Amino acid sequence: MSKINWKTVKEYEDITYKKCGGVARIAFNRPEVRNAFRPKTVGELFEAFLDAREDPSIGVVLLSGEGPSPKDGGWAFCSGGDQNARGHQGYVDDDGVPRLNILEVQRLMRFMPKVVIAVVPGWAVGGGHSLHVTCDLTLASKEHAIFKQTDADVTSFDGGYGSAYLAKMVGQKRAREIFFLGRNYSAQDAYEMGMVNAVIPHDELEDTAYEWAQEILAKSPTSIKMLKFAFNLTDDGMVGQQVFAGEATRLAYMTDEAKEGRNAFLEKRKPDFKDIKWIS
Ligand SMILES: CC(C)(COP(=O)(O)OP(=O)(O)OC[C@H]1O[C@@H](n2cnc3c(N)ncnc32)[C@H](O)[C@@H]1OP(=O)(O)O)[C@@H](O)C(=O)NCCC(=O)NCCSC(=O)c1cc(O)c2ccccc2c1O
Repeated sequence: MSKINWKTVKEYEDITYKKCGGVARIAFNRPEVRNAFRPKTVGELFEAFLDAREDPSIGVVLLSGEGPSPKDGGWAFCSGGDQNARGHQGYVDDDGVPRLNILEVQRLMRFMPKVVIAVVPGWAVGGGHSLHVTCDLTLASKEHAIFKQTDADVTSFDGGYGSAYLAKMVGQKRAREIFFLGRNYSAQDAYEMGMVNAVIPHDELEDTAYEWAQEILAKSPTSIKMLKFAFNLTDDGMVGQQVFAGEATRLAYMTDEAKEGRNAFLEKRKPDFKDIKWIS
């Protein structure tokens, strides 16, 4: 029995969204289809991540999957795009618009100034595998987590964080093996490859993830944020530079010289920077 006193933020159809002690927990809630996502799921996911990003009391987000399946007791993090919702040009909802909007969620997770931890209680497959790769950290159930990349079975390809970034994590040969052969890998295999941070007994998974989050929350928020963006920077090109520089700008705004620049404009005078030291 978990000791965490999660409070539901909002009731959704396809996900659960809770918060406790500076931590947000977002979980896929379609266990009967191994937590596959349809556009509705992704829309809800995006909204919850946006809320977690904007909430100044939240520093860490756990992304997980509810379970077990009421049908057969199977556990899943996420099995990727719901193949029943897959239309001619993408995943389709009642509005008939074909979408690949899970990529927008990947970018939101990647660029938010908070740590996102994948908490993998079971299958992480296809687009679900790519999501765990995109997270900052991954904790996996010793008994039930299985990692598998089925893109090449279903004519799909995550050409960004799911694959190229995975190669930076586990090496080119391993990443190509994962994608080209589509085999099953246990939590221990994934740990040894370097794409999982820790293998945790299933019953302790959520509490351990919460403890990791609390350890992170005890650190300097600015350091954590700048470190995340620094780790991202070299892989994210100009966008990585923009995100990092945005936070540097925020720090600059806090200085006396920035306040002088703003005040001079508002007071319709020339800024006076002569007392500002050139620190090297
Ligand atoms: C995940 C599995 C390996 C689990 O196998 P297992 O034997 O344990 O369970 P079942 O196969 O019996 O599944 C139980 C139940 O769930 C249904 N289900 C499972 N996954 C899906 C799914 N993705 N979509 C729809 N339904 C699913 C399954 O049909 C069963 O239902 P019953 O009614 O029969 O009980 C195995 O299930 C499996 O291999 N699943 C499919 C995994 C998959 O291929 N996913 C899609 C990958 S593509 C993708 O997600 C994706 C990739 C990209 O590169 C993208 C790029 C850009 C945008 C989007 C992308 C994207 O979405």
